[in-house]
Amino acid sequence: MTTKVFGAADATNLMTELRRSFDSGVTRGYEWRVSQLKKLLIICDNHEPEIVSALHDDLGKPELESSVYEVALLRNSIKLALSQLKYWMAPDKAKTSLTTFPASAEIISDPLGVVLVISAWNYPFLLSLDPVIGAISAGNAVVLKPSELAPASSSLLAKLMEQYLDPSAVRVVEGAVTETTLLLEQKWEKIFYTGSSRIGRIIMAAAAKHLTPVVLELGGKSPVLVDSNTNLKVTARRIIAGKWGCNNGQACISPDYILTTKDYAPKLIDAMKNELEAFYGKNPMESKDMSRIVNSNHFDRLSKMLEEKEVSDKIVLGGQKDRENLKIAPTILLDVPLDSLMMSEEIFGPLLPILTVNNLEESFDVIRSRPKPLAAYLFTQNEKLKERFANTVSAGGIVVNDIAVHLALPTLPFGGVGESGMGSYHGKFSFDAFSHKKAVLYKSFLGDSTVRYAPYSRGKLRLLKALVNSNLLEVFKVLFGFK
Ligand SMILES: NC(=O)c1ccc[n+]([C@@H]2O[C@H](COP(=O)([O-])OP(=O)(O)OC[C@H]3O[C@@H](n4cnc5c(N)ncnc54)[C@H](O)[C@@H]3O)[C@@H](O)[C@H]2O)c1
Repeated sequence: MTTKVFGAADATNLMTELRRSFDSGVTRGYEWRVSQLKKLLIICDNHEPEIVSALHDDLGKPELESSVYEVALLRNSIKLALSQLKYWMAPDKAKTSLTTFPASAEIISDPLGVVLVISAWNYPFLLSLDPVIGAISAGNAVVLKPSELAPASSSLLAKLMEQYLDPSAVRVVEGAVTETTLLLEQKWEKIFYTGSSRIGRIIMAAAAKHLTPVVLELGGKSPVLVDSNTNLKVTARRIIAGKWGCNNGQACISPDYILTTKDYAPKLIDAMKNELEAFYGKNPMESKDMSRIVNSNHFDRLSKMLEEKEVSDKIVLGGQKDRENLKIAPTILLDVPLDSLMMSEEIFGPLLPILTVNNLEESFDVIRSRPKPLAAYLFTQNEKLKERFANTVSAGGIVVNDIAVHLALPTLPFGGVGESGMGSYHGKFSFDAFSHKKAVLYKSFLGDSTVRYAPYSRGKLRLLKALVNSNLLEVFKVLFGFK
């Protein structure tokens, strides 16, 4: 339920109500989880035009991107959860050993309790509902706090969730810093946050007060290494689709900068110019197939990066800006200084610097010298290089010969490492992110050996050691009095 002015008492009451529901056991049942997931599916199936329209209002997002990268991906997540939930919920049998014999053991996926999901503005439906699918699948009560920077999406989410989902256990709180701060004062069983590393630190500090575990889905500067041994046309197209074709670069796994050799850079730039024109025409500022910049603050942030000394003269394509309509043309820059704003902060927009290196070895050094990114990309036909990149580059995820598509594969965990975040989700990983893996050991009253009971003796010590080490021969020897 959406509350008009959300105060401290509202936050406390919300927590009390949801905890009561969780404690009643309603959210634990398979039927409840399925019923809520089905309602989320109805939202996707029956309200796609409204979702597309809200995303257009907030970001000028093209219909194809909204329908495919937000609604269709969500539908997939829900359908997967519906088809797999019984298996995910089933306890996993665990092996037992001589130490506990006779016994059986299992791992139960226990719901955590009442959890909080705080999401970002750039993919406001996907990034809000995908974690909620995990929270519901795992049997939790959940509060969603969408981003205030995508207000049309936030209010539509609040309206639809209130209309369809069980209000005793699933709620949306709209708002900005004040509301989020009030929510963060409550004691949650998990906080799942998507957004910048700067705010991630605030979230983690608030969570620490209650020893609440967090998943932090953050961002970073995701590099793209382009080897000269590549399919140039396909490489250029996929980089463009992954940068400007994904919310105009306002995506967490967007290519942030390209690394390539000095010799190869001119070829790559030419190919990208040609393909950009094929994608968006001679005047990309008029293209309807690209999102706009979310708001004037972000527009000014990007302008500042572009106008910095020793950066503005490095533009090799684009650079046009229109503040009134919040548009910036796809812009490629060559060899901007490493200490520029553009190379120090996550770009999160339509600017793409290319850094040239003398050899590929140097690219590895550049990547290694920077905070660990959310994604790292490589374009090459060289098998040895692929293997080396995958095995030695530390990033949340790696894609060879494409951009961002790992996000669409629910068999892969999605999440960061180091500065790009902690924890992961998608598919079964979402269910696990919102479950506690509870260890359960069942013993009977049979076989009550006194070996671990006082009074202790050398014999008991020897036998216990043999049991703990699963040393059957030694057990045998002790039991039958051999030295
Ligand atoms: N890993 C991922 O899946 C993923 C996805 C999208 C975006 N991101 C990252 O998110 C960043 C962009 O998002 P953003 O941070 O601009 O989004 P944002 O400004 O929408 O903030 C995210 C959330 O934090 C809340 N928030 C803002 N300030 C706060 C404060 N002081 N205290 C408590 N809560 C606060 C907002 O209300 C919002 O719900 C980029 O770094 C991007 O890479 C990561």
